[in-house]
Amino acid sequence: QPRQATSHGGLTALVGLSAERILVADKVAAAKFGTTSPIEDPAREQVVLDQAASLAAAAGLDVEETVAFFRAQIESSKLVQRGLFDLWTAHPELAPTERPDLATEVRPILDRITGQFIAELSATERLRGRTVRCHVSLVAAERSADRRYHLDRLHERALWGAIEPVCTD
Ligand SMILES: C=C(O[C@@H]1C=C(C(=O)O)C=C[C@H]1O)C(=O)O
Repeated sequence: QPRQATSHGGLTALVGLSAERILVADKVAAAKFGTTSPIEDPAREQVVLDQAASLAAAAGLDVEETVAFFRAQIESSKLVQRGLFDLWTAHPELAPTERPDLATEVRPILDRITGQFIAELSATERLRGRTVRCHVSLVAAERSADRRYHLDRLHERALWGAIEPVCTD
């Protein structure tokens, strides 16, 4: 559980959630590839950001910072989706053979992760300053997530982007 992991691992659980969300982008891409659903859906992004803002306010987190953090998660998801679309277009034999349903199967996973992010952002609030300690902790957590989630270069790059706003409290 994220809360438990935090007490031992600094930013490990928070960065792990980012990695999990980035891996869900593969399912998002699979849901959209070969359909008319675009990678970028501004209306859905607004829903995600509004939900994050209201949960942040309820948790006593800085709303603007929290929204900026979620914007980074969304940009990383689109980076992965674009990378996979390019790969699958160039190598159709690598394209997924099953298409999950975006609304009923994939977005609910992202919504669950949103709630977990809020809990983890709260649990790590004091660590997330513009400090050396935060950056050291962030790099360690990123390396551990690369290994734990077996991230390839595309997903690793996405993870770096997603965690960029972590040490800005
Ligand atoms: C993940 C999706 O793709 C994009 C990324 C989003 C996100 O990361 O939450 C939201 C909308 C889309 O712009 C999606 O459509 O659900």
